[in-house]
Amino acid sequence: MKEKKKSAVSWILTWAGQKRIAYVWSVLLAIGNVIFKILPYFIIADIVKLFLNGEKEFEIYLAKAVLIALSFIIAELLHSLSTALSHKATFAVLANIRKSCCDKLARVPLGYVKDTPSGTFKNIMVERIDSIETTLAHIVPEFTSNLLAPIVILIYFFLTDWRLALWSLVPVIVGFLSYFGMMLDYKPSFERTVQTTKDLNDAAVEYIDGIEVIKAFGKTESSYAKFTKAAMAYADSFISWMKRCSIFHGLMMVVTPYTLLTVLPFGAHYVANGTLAISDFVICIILSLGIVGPLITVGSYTDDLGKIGVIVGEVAGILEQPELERPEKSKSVPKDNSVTLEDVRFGYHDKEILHGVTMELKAGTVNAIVGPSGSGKSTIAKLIASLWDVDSGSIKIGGVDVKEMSLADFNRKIAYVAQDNYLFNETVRENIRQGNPEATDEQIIEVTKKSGCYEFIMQLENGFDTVVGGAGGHLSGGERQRISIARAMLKDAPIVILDEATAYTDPENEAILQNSIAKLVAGKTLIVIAHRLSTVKDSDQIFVVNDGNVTAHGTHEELLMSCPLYKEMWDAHISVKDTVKEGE
Ligand SMILES: Nc1ncnc2c1ncn2[C@@H]1O[C@H](COP(=O)(O)OP(=O)(O)OP(=O)(O)O)[C@@H](O)[C@H]1O
Repeated sequence: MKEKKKSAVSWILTWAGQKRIAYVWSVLLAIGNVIFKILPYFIIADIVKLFLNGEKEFEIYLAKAVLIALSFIIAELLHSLSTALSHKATFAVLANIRKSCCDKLARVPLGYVKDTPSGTFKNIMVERIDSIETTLAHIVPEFTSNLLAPIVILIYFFLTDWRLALWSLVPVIVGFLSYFGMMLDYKPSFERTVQTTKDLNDAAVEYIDGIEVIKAFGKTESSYAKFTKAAMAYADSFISWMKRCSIFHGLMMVVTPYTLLTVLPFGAHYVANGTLAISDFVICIILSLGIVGPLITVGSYTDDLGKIGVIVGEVAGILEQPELERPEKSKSVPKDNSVTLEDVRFGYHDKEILHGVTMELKAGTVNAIVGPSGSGKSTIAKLIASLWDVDSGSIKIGGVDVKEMSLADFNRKIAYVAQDNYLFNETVRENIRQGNPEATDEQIIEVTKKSGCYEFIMQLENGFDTVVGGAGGHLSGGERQRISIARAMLKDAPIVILDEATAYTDPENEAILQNSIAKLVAGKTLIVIAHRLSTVKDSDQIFVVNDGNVTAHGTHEELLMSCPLYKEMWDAHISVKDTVKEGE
């Protein structure tokens, strides 16, 4: 059975949480505001009646005028209170939407985050959510009051003279028909503007992120053209929509306010034929003027309601993504730090990459995964690190399926150093502290000494307080790598995965790095993926991966004898090393 989709209102109520009560008060105060806004119409009607009945006492008129003034003041006060409360609730809603999105992104498979352009998330989580603040805060009190006020006035109108009340509705109905014409393809049109806005954002982010490559390959013009194209499509989507709406909008704005167009001639006719008292006619004129303003405001809000609906839909699109299957609390405790893969199958999107991988990595051993480029080595590492979930088969730690462990318990077990470890735009010290938020400054210094990065950190402009740019842009690839290793060392997890951790390292620094890695992994289960076979030849066990399958495993010597692919790779590696040496 298809699961029923959660409506925008129930999403908003969920995000409002405890602040829901503020929305309830906001609506109640808005109803109070309506009552005091309508009261003057009844008082004016009363004044007209008194006047036509020959009342000459000035004090009576003055008292009624004071009442009208008081009503306006109270209405304004209630309106301000109501709006203040709904703003308060709305800020809580916005904060909760953003928090839910951030929480969610931490729980979804990495693939979903990586496959979505970063501009899209930024756009939804910053600009789009911000853009509903004013609307959401105003819509609750104002939509209520502007809808209720004309309804109450209309009831009074019908009681005074139902024929004129009906006539007064004719322009309103024509106006609303034009409005519905305008709203006919609201959703696709608005979604198109949303899409073109996203495309514009993505093009801008891509242009900035890729500026190095764009400059190096002289692609400035073509890359800029992509951005210009996105900007044109963005403008087009708004202009063509506005063009289509303008006729309906014009008709609506011209016809709707003129209730007098029907009320005046028909009222005069009824007075002339004696079926309507002149005092009631004047009251009807006043009432007919009172219906239109609020109804037009209500009409303008339906546009905003559509906008909120679309934005809530986008956020829901993130929040409804399937998560990594992990329980809140671990179901069992791993008996040791071994890692086992049993018949693991996995594919990005629909294409299967791993076709039944089985591996047994004993606790406290050094294990290497080698194989040709694109064979699936990093994919295996990422699956062990739980960045994705397997499609079938299982990954176990100490005999416990990772799907039965909470993410928190799992994270304590594993340290993962990838090829391109992200460094935050913070100080070197804080970047390393990410490994263990509780670590003291002394522990951080110690770990950098062990990982061979103390010297170069001290040579940086502000030492440990040097801020490294987004993605660690101010450091070399090798320096970033060593900081990532220090971060992983500080975490002190019993299972360590190093995915091409020495990729950026020159032969000179490789020795330092190997040395620091040896310290990092002493007594731990190590899984290392390396292109340079010499760095892993002493491993307890080497797995040869080819085309998504483990084709052989054993020690270096065993594989040289039994696995032709390994021998071929080793020979190639040795000859490259020799060539490099000769060239030196
Ligand atoms: N995020 C992704 N989406 C789609 N396909 C992917 C993704 N990441 C990797 N692949 C594909 O999966 C296959 C295995 O990639 P993987 O990175 O695991 O190989 P590898 O053996 O580590 O390669 P290399 O040694 O070049 O790093 C490749 O064909 C690659 O194109």
